[in-house]
Amino acid sequence: MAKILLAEARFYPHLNDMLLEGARTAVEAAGHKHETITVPGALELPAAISLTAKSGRFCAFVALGVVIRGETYHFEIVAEESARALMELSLQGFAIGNGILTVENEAQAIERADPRQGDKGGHAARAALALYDLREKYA
Ligand SMILES: Nc1c(NC[C@H](O)[C@H](O)[C@H](O)CO)[nH]c(=O)[nH]c1=O
Ligand SMILES: CC(=O)[C@@H](O)COP(=O)(O)O
Repeated sequence: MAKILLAEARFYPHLNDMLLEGARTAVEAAGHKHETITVPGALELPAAISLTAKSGRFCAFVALGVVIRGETYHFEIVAEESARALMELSLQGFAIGNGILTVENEAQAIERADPRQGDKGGHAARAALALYDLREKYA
């Protein structure tokens, strides 16, 4: 049994609750344990994963958050930089699932976050577990 870190950016709490429900269900269905940490926004997720990884307590990581386009270029910064930094960590050998939604509006976010619809939280958790399994087998 592995321990999976669920790192959530609680910028939109009601949307995050859906992502978390999907991710927790997926991790438990795979027979693993999980722990949740919370940061303010998606931009903090890569650093949160990097910092907690140093503890050596977690086998895989799931980044959960929602970025909704506003009026300025900030959307691009948050969406692109969070994904870029998570990818850099992944290529360093961390098993990470990216469950950060980058959407135009709340309706798009609900469709994707709801475990009974898009279940992107569950999808990100399964992605992290798939990488963890690969590392166990080949690394
Ligand atoms: N606009 C959104 C943000 N912005 C906040 C940043 O992620 C970050 O917390 C801030 O710049 C301080 O470093 N975060 C989201 O998760 N979603 C957004 O839509
Ligand atoms: C991530 C965003 O774009 C957003 O929440 C910020 O909105 P704005 O660009 O209107 O300041």
